[in-house]
Amino acid sequence: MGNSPAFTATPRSPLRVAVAGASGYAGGEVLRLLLAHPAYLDGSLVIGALTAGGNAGATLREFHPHLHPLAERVLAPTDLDSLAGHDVVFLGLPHGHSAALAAQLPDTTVVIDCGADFRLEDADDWQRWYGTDHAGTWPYGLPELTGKREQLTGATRIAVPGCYPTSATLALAPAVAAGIVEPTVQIVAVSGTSGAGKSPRVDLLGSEVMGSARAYGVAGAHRHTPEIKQNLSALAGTPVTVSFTPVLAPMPRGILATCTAPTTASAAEVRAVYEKAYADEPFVHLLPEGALPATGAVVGSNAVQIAVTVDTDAGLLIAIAAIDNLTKGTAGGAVQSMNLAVGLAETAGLPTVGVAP
Ligand SMILES: NC(=O)C1=CN([C@@H]2O[C@H](COP(=O)(O)OP(=O)(O)OC[C@H]3O[C@@H](n4cnc5c(N)ncnc54)[C@H](OP(=O)(O)O)[C@@H]3O)[C@@H](O)[C@H]2O)C=CC1
Ligand SMILES: CC(=O)N[C@@H](CCC(=O)OP(=O)(O)O)C(=O)O
Repeated sequence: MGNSPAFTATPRSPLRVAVAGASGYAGGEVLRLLLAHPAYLDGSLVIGALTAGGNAGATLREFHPHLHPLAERVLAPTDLDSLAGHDVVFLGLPHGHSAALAAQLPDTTVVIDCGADFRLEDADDWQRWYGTDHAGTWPYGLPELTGKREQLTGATRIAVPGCYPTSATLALAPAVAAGIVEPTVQIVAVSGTSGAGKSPRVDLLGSEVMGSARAYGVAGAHRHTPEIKQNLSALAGTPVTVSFTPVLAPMPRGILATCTAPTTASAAEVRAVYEKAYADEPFVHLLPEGALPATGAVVGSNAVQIAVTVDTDAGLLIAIAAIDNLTKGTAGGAVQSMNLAVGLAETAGLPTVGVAP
């Protein structure tokens, strides 16, 4: 593990926060959350540099007109000159850009990478799925996983999970950790189009997406498969086989992950395991028996809704999770991790109530 030293310095007040990739979806969502964060509202957190790639020089308004208080900010180039002098730097950049930037920033700067670069522990996995040299492994920004909250507290380098891995891992973690399912899981997860970022692509045109849902990256071809496998195998203490099928759905935000695994446990036994595991988790909403998650219920919220039951005829545990891919699936997880890293309340600035309809 290439974990960085613990954050030992007392953060300056006010805490200066920069967002690289501010014109993108992840960067924009980080900013939306920061603008309502109690530390921003009381002046103890200030929003410093906002950077972009080719769109440096434009104003934030062109990309995020909803972020009114920052709308006239001019986007700076993504380089050391722009990012130096901040206490916290969020990176919302395509994968492959984080290592070089982070290496130039002091160890005491809290760098929170929304990209994939530092999520995987196995260098061969990284090489296979991303095709470049492995940059290292940072503390993983999913505090709900066993041991991660402790690693994130005071961390100065944080790898935010992928959006599909957040939903599938939280759906299956209690069952896998308790050993009440066989280590063979199937995941079918429906995602909104913002999961793909804002770069123009023909297959993401409204005319291609509206009124249609389609699977992609099937049969182990999606790069989130090794990340989910890494998470679940660590919990199980044995390699877990993961079959993952992502599905693109005609909605801007949200992931609904339906996860199954063989079990001989009863629905009551399974529920007891989940209730115990998530009793004290502020962002995990375990739904009552019979209620089922919906992406529409968690839009803009850092909550994950989970339903768990057993299909006794099929001998399968069924766990279904709904998240907002941009909130709990990216920026919410990133801000939750920042809170832990700098000693703020973990829940600060993070809504648990969605926007509906
Ligand atoms: N969208 C999601 O749901 C999730 C995204 N992530 C990860 O977050 C990261 C950002 O994703 P997302 O916001 O969706 O992507 P977007 O395409 O929406 O935004 C990408 C951002 O990176 C900037 N950028 C692109 N190329 C460069 C470059 N060469 N140098 C500097 N800046 C550059 C863009 O600036 P410009 O406007 O100038 O091009 C833009 O600000 C990715 O690593 C993604 O995998 C993780 C979990 C979920
Ligand atoms: C709908 C859609 O296209 N989603 C993206 C997931 C985005 C994400 O989380 O990517 P990173 O792992 O790079 O952070 C995809 O399937 O590639």
